[in-house]
Amino acid sequence: MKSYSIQPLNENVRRELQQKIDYKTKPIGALGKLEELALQVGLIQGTETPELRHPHVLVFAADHGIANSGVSAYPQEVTWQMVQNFLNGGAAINVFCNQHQIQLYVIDAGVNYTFNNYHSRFINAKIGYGTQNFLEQPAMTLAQVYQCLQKGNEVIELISKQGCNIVGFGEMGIGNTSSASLITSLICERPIAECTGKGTGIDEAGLIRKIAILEKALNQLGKLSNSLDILATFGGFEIAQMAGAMLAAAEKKMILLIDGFISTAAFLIAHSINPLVKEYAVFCHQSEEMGHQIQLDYLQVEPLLHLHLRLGEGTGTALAYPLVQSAVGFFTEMASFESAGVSK
Ligand SMILES: Cc1cc2ncn([C@H]3O[C@H](COP(=O)(O)O)[C@@H](O)[C@H]3O)c2cc1C
Ligand SMILES: O=C(O)c1cccnc1
Repeated sequence: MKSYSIQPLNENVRRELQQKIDYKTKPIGALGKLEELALQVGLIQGTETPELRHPHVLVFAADHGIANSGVSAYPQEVTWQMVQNFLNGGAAINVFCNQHQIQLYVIDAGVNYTFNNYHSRFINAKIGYGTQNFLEQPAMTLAQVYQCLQKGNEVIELISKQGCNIVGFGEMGIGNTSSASLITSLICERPIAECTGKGTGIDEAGLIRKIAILEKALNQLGKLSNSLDILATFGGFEIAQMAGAMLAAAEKKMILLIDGFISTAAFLIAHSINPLVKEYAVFCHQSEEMGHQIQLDYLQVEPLLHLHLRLGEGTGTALAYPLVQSAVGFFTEMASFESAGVSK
């Protein structure tokens, strides 16, 4: 596997950055989490004059064999139909990206459909026509995991060439909350029932069925010792590509905007490969999907927004982006006590 050489944050500038924040015309600490965010961005970029350039959201899409076992409220074909919707500009993520001038790319990581689509925002990174059903066999091979990590890397190379230094990670894939639950249960070492929620909106009986299915999968294939095996056995092509892209983006010192439950499951894999990726990550919102809290507790992070979202697509990242802009804005533009002639 490619080794990821993620740099630790530039601690040499921490004192100056903190001082700059403290000298702004406000009581010490009064901008709360925005101050932490400004400090993080300053440390990532190693400068007192950070800038956000060419923001992107990447929506990785793929299908899941498990979708045919009754774990989702929607049929598998919704995945490809939503990909078309993204390309036609009709999804929630399109609206929020347009609102904030964020560039969107839709990546076919492994949708069960052939797109003959030459849309400029579409990237063909297809590994297969959906994963295997993990009730029968591992979702993918280790070779496919490595291919996925490489594809994630290539997407980051592409947006890096376009000058991007802040990227949101989103996904689309019917059945992928099941993968995310299994990954969370194994990495965070918590019972699968605590990591499993209603996804697209199954009812109580459906939830009980979903938990039983995931328990069965764990009993059959769940004796796994490392995160790449977890990814191969229970993951999805979109989750694996996201994990690779997250690591590659951190290597390039981009700011990583992490969305909800599925995006954070991919982050758990990336984090277990190289924990330094966390230094570059902003956790954008708290998802309604119950396992998300377990993931956030495990990573010891606090999300920015609590909007009761349970959508995915990267929507939380696009909604949080203006907060990162505000953090950078106050940090670079606000007057200091000295420059404004305000008494301390
Ligand atoms: C119309 C529609 C749009 C979506 N956009 C994101 N998801 C979200 O729901 C799916 C995961 O939930 P589950 O595991 O229950 O299938 C993913 O595709 C996720 O991105 C959607 C789901 C639907 C139905
Ligand atoms: O939090 C998420 O990412 C999520 C939750 C439910 C369904 N799809 C995505």
